[in-house]
Formats: sequence, C-alpha cells, structure tokens
Amino acid sequence: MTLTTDADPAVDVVGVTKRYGPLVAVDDVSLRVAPGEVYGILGPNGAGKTTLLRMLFGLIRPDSGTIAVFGRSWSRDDVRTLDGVAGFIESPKFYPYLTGRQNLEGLRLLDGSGLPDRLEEVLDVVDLTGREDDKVGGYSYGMRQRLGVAASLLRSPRLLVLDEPANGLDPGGIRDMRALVKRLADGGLTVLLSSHHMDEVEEICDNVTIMNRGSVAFHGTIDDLRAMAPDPGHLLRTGDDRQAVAIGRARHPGVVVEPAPDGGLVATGSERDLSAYVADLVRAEVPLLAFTPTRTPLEALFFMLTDARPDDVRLRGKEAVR
Ligand SMILES: Nc1ncnc2c1ncn2[C@@H]1O[C@H](COP(=O)(O)OP(=O)(O)OP(=O)(O)O)[C@@H](O)[C@H]1O
Repeated sequence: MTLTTDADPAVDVVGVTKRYGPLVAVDDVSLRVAPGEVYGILGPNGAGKTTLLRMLFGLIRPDSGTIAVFGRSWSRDDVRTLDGVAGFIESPKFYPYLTGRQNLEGLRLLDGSGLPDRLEEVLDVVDLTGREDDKVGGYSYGMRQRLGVAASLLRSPRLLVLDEPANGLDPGGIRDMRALVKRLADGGLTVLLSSHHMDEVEEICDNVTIMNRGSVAFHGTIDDLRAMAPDPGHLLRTGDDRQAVAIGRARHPGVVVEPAPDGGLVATGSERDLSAYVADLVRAEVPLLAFTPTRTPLEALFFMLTDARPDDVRLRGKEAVR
C-alpha cells in the first residue's frame, strides 16, 4: 500500500500512450492536476479524452506511461488507486422506474453501508431537492446528469472526474452544470472534466490541456490561452460589400476583410481597428445591416489548435455507464 501526502498531485499522468491497432488514441500524454483545482481536458470528438479518463478509472490499461491519483497508481495499489475518486464516464446510468432517491439509496448500499448518509445533502448540492421522489424516467437529461454528480458525491470524494458533463444539455442545463461545478470547486473539491466546448471550460477551469488526435496541442492556464488567442472575427453584412472591402483595403491595414463562406464578409482585427473601420463605413454611407462576432477569440484558437470545425459538435448517443 502507498502512503499518500497532501503534497501529491491529485492526478499525475506521465507519458501515457494507448493504441487500438494502428490507431494511437492517446499519444504520450502527460498532465498534472493540483489538489483543489478545476482542470479541463478539451478536444474535438475522437481527441482521446474519454480514453484517457478510462485509463484513470482503470477500465483500460495504458500501453505505456503511468497514471497516479493522489500518489497511488494502478501498478502498485490496484483498486485502492480510486480511493477518494468518484465520477462518471460518458453519462451516468440509472433505473428509470425508480425514483432519484431510490437510485441513490441503492448505490449507497452497493458502495457499502459504511458511507455516511449524505443523501439529503447531495440532493441539495445538485439542486434536485423536491424532485428526489419522482421517477428518474421522468427526469430531463440535465437532471440525470446532476443525479450522476449526486451519486458521485455520496462517496465524499476528494477528486471528481466528469466526462463531458454538459454533453447533450440545452443552454439552461449547461448553465446549471457549470454553476454546480463552480459550487463544488468553491467547496474545495478537485475536479477533472473533459469537454469539447471552449466556453464550458473557459469560465470554470484553472488549467486546461487541449488534445487533438491523441496528442497534447496545448497545456496551460486559461490566461495563457487568452494571450495566444487571435483577434476576434466579426460577420459583417452590408448593402455594398464591394465598397466595404475597398474601404478596408485602402484605409485600414489592421483589418482583414474577407468574403464569409455563407455570404457577407468576415472582418478580423483588434477591437480598436474594427471600431475605426466600422465608423468609416458609416461615414462613407455604406449600409450596415449586421455586425456580429463569429466566435470568441478562445473558440477561434481552439479551432486553430485542433481539427475541430465550428459545425463539428455532434451530440453523442453513446451507451451510458455509471
Ligand atoms: N475500444 C476502442 N476500440 C477502437 N478504437 C477506439 C476504442 N475506443 C476509442 N477508440 C478510438 O480512439 C480515438 C479516441 O476516442 P475517445 O473516445 O477517447 O475520444 P474523445 O476525445 O473522448 O471523443 P468523443 O468526444 O467523441 O468521445 C477515436 O478515434 C476512437 O474511435
């Protein structure tokens, strides 16, 4: 058995590789999650996020490299590696004909009656108080995801691992999930989550690893990412695109104006240069019909660092497991 100390990283992944035949699903990935932080693993579909989390949970073994959780590793400590760890891969699974409370009670029994009864407390944390006696079959997808978090919290974990917790949620559900992760992090819980949405990790994560085709495309803080982000692009609709382009080329070297794939123009430049350009269009009486951000600078960077495309975000209908 390995003794763990407070100085141990919550998660320490060193040079982990996993192959499926010729495909390298995870390619020499290293990352370190400090206790108390919210860490995001970001990447498009197929980047290797779930494979990495599966290895952390011991569901599959790496071909090479090591994963330690609070100083424990699968090779030395086997299932004790998961002491203090809870979470779910893909989506949590429940009995739909039982209530939320009955599902949680069942899981508590399965985990051993030694666990303290935190049922009411965890229901409150995930904002399901008042709905606990409804059948899970009638829950929205977001409520099920939150019940999954509640099930994890029953174990009083030190580390919560969530695989794309906002996947498949509507905007309200995404907001609720983000607020929940923030609350948990504020309470001192270490959270490792995966996502393929930059805006999901941007607000809540301290550090991120961006993965692409199994490899690490970026490691660092959100502030580091912001410093690398390109100027924001804006979709411009005018009554005279030809003149709008001509004005940009002649008088605004800091602004790039290009035809947008779906019609109109995309103008890219610093905020100050773009404002001056738009003011000039107005002065020249070019009819201005729309001026809207195409995507945030961080999203733009994400698309630059990975193979993701803005319309690439497909919702998975994968088999759910707890
Ligand atoms: N059991 C498996 N057998 C063969 N290939 C697999 C297996 N599991 C994953 N892969 C492949 O490994 C790559 C990484 O998949 P993974 O599910 O880890 O990606 P992901 O980043 O989680 O993407 P998604 O958001 O689509 O789940 C993909 O190309 C996937 O097809």
